[in-house]
This record gives sequence, C-alpha cells and structure tokens, in this order.
Amino acid sequence: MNASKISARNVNVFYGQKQAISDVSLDFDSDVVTALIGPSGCGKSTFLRTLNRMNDTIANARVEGRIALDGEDIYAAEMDVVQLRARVGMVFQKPNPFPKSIFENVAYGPRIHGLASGSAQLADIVERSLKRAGLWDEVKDRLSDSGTALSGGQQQRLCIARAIAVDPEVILMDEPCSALDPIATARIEELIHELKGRYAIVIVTHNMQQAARVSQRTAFFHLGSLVEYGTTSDIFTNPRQERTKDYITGRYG
Ligand SMILES: Nc1ncnc2c1ncn2[C@@H]1O[C@H](COP(=O)(O)OP(=O)(O)OP(=O)(O)O)[C@@H](O)[C@H]1O
Repeated sequence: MNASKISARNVNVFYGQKQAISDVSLDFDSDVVTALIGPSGCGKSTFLRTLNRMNDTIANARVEGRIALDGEDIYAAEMDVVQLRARVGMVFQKPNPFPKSIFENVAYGPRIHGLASGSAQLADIVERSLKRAGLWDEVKDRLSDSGTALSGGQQQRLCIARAIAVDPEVILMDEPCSALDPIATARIEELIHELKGRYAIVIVTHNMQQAARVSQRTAFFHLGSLVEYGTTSDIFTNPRQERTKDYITGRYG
C-alpha cells in the first residue's frame, strides 16, 4: 500500500498535439511542503493542475497516467470532482475572492458541502478558518464587507481561508505570492509554515529563496520532465544533476 497522500505515476499531459509533461512520477506526503521549481514553461503549473483535475477545465488538455489520493484514482469515472477539489484545494497566483462578503467567501464551501448543521456552526467554521489563515483580527469587525475590498495580501489569505474551510487534505498553491509585496509575501510564507502540520502542501514558485524557505522537498522540472527530486537542502546545496545546478545557481531560467 502506498502511504503517500497523493501519488502521481507516469503522468503525461498534452495540449492538443503538444506534450507539456512527460512521464512524471512524484509522491506528496502529509505534513510536508513540496516546492515545484523550474524555468518558465517547464510545466510546473500544468503538473500542479493534474493533482485536482483543474486541467479538466482546459478544453484541449489530456492527462495520462495515474494519480491517486489515499490510493484512490482521482481520474476514475466515479470520482466526484467537486468533492475532489474540496479535498485538494487550490490557491492561485492572483487572489480571486468571490465578489461577495468576507463571511460568504469562507462560508460558501462549507455550506455547499453540508459541513455545518446550522448558522452557529457555520459562523464557527468561518471564524476558525480565518484565524488559521491569520486574517481574523484584521476582518472580524467587517465580515460583511466585500472580499474584493481587501488588500492583495489579505485577499490571498482570504482565499487560503476559503480553501481551509472545507477541511482539505492537500493544498495546491500556484505562485501564491507573485502578485504580492514583500511584507504580504512574508505573511503568506509564515502561514505556510503554520499550515504545514495539517496538510500536504504543494507550491509552485519562481522564487528560489522562497522554495528554500518554505519547503522540505523540492522537485526541479525542465522541458516537461522531472529532472531531480529530493530534500530541499540537498537540491539547493548538493544537486546531483547538472541542469539542476545550472538553474539554482541562476545560469538559466
Ligand atoms: N491552455 C494551454 N494550451 C496550450 N498550451 C499550454 C496551455 N497551458 C500551458 N501550455 C503550454 O504548456 C507548457 C507548460 O506550461 P506551464 O504553464 O505548465 O509551465 P510553467 O512551468 O508553470 O510556466 P510558468 O512558470 O511560466 O508559469 C508551456 O509550453 C505552455 O506554453
């Protein structure tokens, strides 16, 4: 039996005729932050999206191989994709709160998934999620204000609270700080540290220092292939592959 939370085996992804990911196998464990790094266009985001079937939303995308969540094939016909995306939540590059109140942004998921038995319990889930996302103190007096009125960094923490509210097992983050200033970025990085114990976290980042700061495992992609995977300290201090070394020393990318 496979003990990993998510296990990808021999994954290929095509956009029409073009192959974007070639034969990638990777495991992701609970309590671990894994960084996906590599030069622009190497397929990091494409691979990340296979982990909760976000590629389904791209008309010409096709995924081959097997991806299992707790041993269960997520591409199986009987898989409920809405349920899957609650279990494997996602935070995007650009914060994308719904044009609704702060409260509703967080309450929506638990409500549609039937996680609260009444309004008091729903309010509890909203409060707990906002606290866990490090946003509660800043918004507790204005929960009915629009989520889109928050600063960029606050919006991103709101999106993290929204993902957390449905009790996910895995959180995927696609360059979650690239639209944020350094202070907001530092808050998100701290938050990733705090969340680490509860979820398997997979983060795509262009920022090598960020990968080194937040992750315990790193996967280096190049031209759609997984070149090297290991502990973050090994990848950054003792890479085995020449291409990894060139990338982390800034020789290309
Ligand atoms: N919707 C799409 N249709 C066709 N080709 C796509 C699509 N999305 C991505 N690609 C192509 O697939 C390859 C991998 O793209 P992807 O965005 O996954 O790379 P990335 O490593 O995340 O890049 P970046 O760091 O620039 O975001 C690229 O060649 C890209 O042009």
